[in-house]
Amino acid sequence: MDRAGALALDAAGPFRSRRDRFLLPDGLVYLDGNSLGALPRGVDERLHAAITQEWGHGLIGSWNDAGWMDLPRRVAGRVGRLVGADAGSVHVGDSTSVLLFKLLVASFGLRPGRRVMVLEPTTFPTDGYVAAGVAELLDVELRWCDPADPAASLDEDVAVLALTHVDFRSGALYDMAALTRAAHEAGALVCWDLCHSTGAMPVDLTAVDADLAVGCGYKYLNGGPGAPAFGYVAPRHHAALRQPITGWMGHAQPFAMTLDYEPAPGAARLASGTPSVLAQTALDAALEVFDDVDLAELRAHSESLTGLFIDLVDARLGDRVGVVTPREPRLRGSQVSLRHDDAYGIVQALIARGVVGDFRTPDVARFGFAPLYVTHADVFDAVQALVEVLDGEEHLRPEYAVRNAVT
Ligand SMILES: Cc1ncc(COP(=O)(O)O)c(C=O)c1O
Ligand SMILES: Nc1c(O)cccc1C(=O)C[C@H](N)C(=O)O
Repeated sequence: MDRAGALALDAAGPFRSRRDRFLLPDGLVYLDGNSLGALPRGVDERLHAAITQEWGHGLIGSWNDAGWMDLPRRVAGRVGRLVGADAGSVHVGDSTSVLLFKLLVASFGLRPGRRVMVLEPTTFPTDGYVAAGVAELLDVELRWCDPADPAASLDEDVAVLALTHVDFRSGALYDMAALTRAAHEAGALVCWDLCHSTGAMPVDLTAVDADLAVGCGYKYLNGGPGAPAFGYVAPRHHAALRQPITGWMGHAQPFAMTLDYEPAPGAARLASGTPSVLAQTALDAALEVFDDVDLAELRAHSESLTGLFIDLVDARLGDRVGVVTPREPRLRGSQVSLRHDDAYGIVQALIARGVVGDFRTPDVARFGFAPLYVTHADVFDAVQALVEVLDGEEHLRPEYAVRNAVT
């Protein structure tokens, strides 16, 4: 495949002009949307209006007049469409870490008598940190499973199996339906971390019968740095679910100001304090780019991008870098990770050339293909740049000897 071939693929595909809906710097090949999504056009105007008109002019009245009170619910509806859930089963707010804490604690309430949660050790570190905190707080056990076979760690003591749908480092994708079934057969709940799948592929929590899920708003949902996260609670658990941070915004009637706590119906009970209106506004506006997106087409585009990247790397660099990500499309998310001893230097040298990926310790160069705005031409240009970096030994420059970049 040459560059003309890549351009032809873009011209024939359904997402050819979608990049124009984002404010991406000209010429930049942005392959880090799995860490921080790009800025969709229109978000800045929406935020400006929310600040100057709604806040500046409308002041306190905007809770009603500008719909601030209902905003989290509206955003929940938009997120719900992407994960196969109705708005009443989704809460938008907090960070992924905080929502995971709330849902892991809640899991033990939903499965009384069971004292174990199962996680896999290659998960994003925050999931493990949160689970360890829950283990200490509730005096329960955190059991690490074999990432290749999480179901083998299930037994009658397990309250919840908490897995990351797409692994942040390798890009490997778990079979959500099969593992949810396995958890249920053991009488356990399942809680999916959807940070690296929501907005990059179809996810259907209802169809797979998932119990709980969390995910973040700033990666493929493009909600901006520190955007609100989301939590999912299956309808069958709505009534019984109790989360530990029972603040007034998760109350059925916050303005009744009663002494007793009565949880709001549905996933809205995951709320604690006042929602971050500006951040919710940004996420709401950002999600508009998904309005006319067919998620199956999005997935097909994503598979084509990651497949082309792997093929070009194999063909041009097969003897110099290793492909960590599964080659079979159904087993991977929307990223490709390469292994090289000098991965840090490679990523920095690529950034210097306008190709932005990221480094994950100790030796992974990670490239995310946010299918809404990444093109086949980007893929070709990224591999071309990678070849030139390695040929020119740019990755060995002394300034890259110290690993001081934080992302
Ligand atoms: C899989 C996964 N889970 C959780 C997080 C943490 O999310 P948050 O920063 O919203 O707590 C991240 C990334 O930061 C992640 O990749
Ligand atoms: N949340 C991040 C941040 O505040 C700074 C840098 C990176 C991040 C990330 O989201 C990292 C990401 N979860 C990952 O998959 O590695």
